Amino acid sequence: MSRPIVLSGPSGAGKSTMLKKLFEEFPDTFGFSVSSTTRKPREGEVNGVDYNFATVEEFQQMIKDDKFIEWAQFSGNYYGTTVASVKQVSDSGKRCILDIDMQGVKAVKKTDLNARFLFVAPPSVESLRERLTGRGTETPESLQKRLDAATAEMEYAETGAHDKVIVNDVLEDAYAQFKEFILAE
Ligand SMILES: Nc1ncnc2c1ncn2[C@@H]1O[C@H](COP(=O)(O)OP(=O)(O)OP(=O)(O)O)[C@@H](O)[C@H]1O
Repeated sequence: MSRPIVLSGPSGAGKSTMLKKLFEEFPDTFGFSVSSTTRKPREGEVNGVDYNFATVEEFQQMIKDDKFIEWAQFSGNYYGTTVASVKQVSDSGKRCILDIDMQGVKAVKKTDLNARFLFVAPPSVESLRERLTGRGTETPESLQKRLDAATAEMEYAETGAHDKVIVNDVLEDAYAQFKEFILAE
């Protein structure tokens, strides 16, 4: 059984870029936790495979019972990741990677998941601004929001909350460290 890996870092630090490379290089190594939702199943969606479907009452009870690592509401529906769904991946022999924010990291630390924590940092906040602008996905408002959140994430990383911090300056160098950490154990 491998320990789950919790990946975090400011938006734009390069987490998705490195995860994409990793999954291309190792297509069969990783498993994904099944999310829970109160949204109705779409045609062809299978309970327990695409999502764990729940009623609003069930979902709210699970929130009360602390079953979630993180949950949120989008367009009137609840979505969340349970501790149990992460355990299920680890028990299946696959490695589970959670890409979550600082609140999620703190929540995982309160569970018995025995996770390893990896933080991806940009070389500087200025480079983060350039990358997010270059990605072309942000409005001036959402850019500022992400940069503010990034500052909070970086301050949290400075407290030593993570097992490893990787600075994504030269992508190939950062990816080599990323891979080494994730495949260790
Ligand atoms: N080492 C690097 N040097 C230059 N540009 C990079 C580097 N790593 C990633 N980028 C670019 O920076 C942008 C942000 O990267 P990416 O989307 O992977 O960030 P992210 O951390 O996954 O953000 P989010 O959490 O918002 O999904 C992308 O356009 C990506 O191509």
